[in-house]
Amino acid sequence: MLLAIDVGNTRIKTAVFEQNTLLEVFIFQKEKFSKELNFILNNFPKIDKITVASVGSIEKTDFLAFENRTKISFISKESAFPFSNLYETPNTLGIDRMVLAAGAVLKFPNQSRLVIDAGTCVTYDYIDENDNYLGGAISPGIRLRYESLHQFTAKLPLLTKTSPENIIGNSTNESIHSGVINGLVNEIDGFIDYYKTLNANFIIILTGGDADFLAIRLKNTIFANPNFLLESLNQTFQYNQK
Ligand SMILES: Nc1ncnc2c1ncn2[C@@H]1O[C@H](COP(=O)(O)OP(=O)(O)O)[C@@H](O)[C@H]1O
Ligand SMILES: CC(C)(COP(=O)(O)O)[C@@H](O)C(=O)NCCC(=O)O
Ligand SMILES: [K+]
Repeated sequence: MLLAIDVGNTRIKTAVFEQNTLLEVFIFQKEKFSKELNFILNNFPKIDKITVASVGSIEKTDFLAFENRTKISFISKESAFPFSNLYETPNTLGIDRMVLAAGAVLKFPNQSRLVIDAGTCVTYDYIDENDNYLGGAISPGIRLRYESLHQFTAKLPLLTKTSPENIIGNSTNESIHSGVINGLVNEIDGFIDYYKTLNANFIIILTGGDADFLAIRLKNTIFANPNFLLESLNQTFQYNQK
């Protein structure tokens, strides 16, 4: 039994896998890391392997206390990936983006794929039908947009994610909601329209903490899979065993 751990910049997402079957997902903040990991290992004593991808502030040393209970492997730049990396700065590419790209290639062979991960940041990753990873884009995520409008101005309030009623916001709050939500929705639809000009037949994977919220608001019909990074971690781990 495998525990996949995705350490993002906002939250830690984990999933228990028996081969390719996802049994349960646990999501928590970094502060609860040791407590939650103990809880999961006690509830699933059959977990004998942990695989980790971290772009956040959890390091190998945070796992020292668990090393006598299960085998722990970090996915890193040195791991095997099923694509050619054409990024000009491969050493600075986020490991989460590499795992997403690996999952997209393994799950959807012989076609081009766009992975959109709406987390702390929104990342776009494009892998063409010849399994070349080309790169994509990084933009601020929903929470980051609301926070930065508040933090870098004197007058704007900090609001929580809410569906805007209109494109034309008729109050400060409605203007902010329209700017953040309609702005991001248009950004995503705009990127998708661009990628369509490269290749009409490509698969789009939408994941991350805001995937469900965004999927229903897009012009393009996309099914969200919030667990895609966790599933990709499981697949990348298996790929590296071979
Ligand atoms: N319970 C939650 N706590 C924090 N963010 C959440 C929660 N539920 C949904 N979100 C949304 O998820 C986004 C963060 O996504 P997540 O996938 O957890 O990020 P990361 O992988 O960068 O840690 C935020 O923009 C926020 O709007
Ligand atoms: C862009 C990211 C911060 C996204 O992190 P996330 O939103 O998943 O927490 C992460 O993939 C990262 O640190 N990337 C390094 C820069 C790059 O990918 O080029
Ligand atoms: K992301």
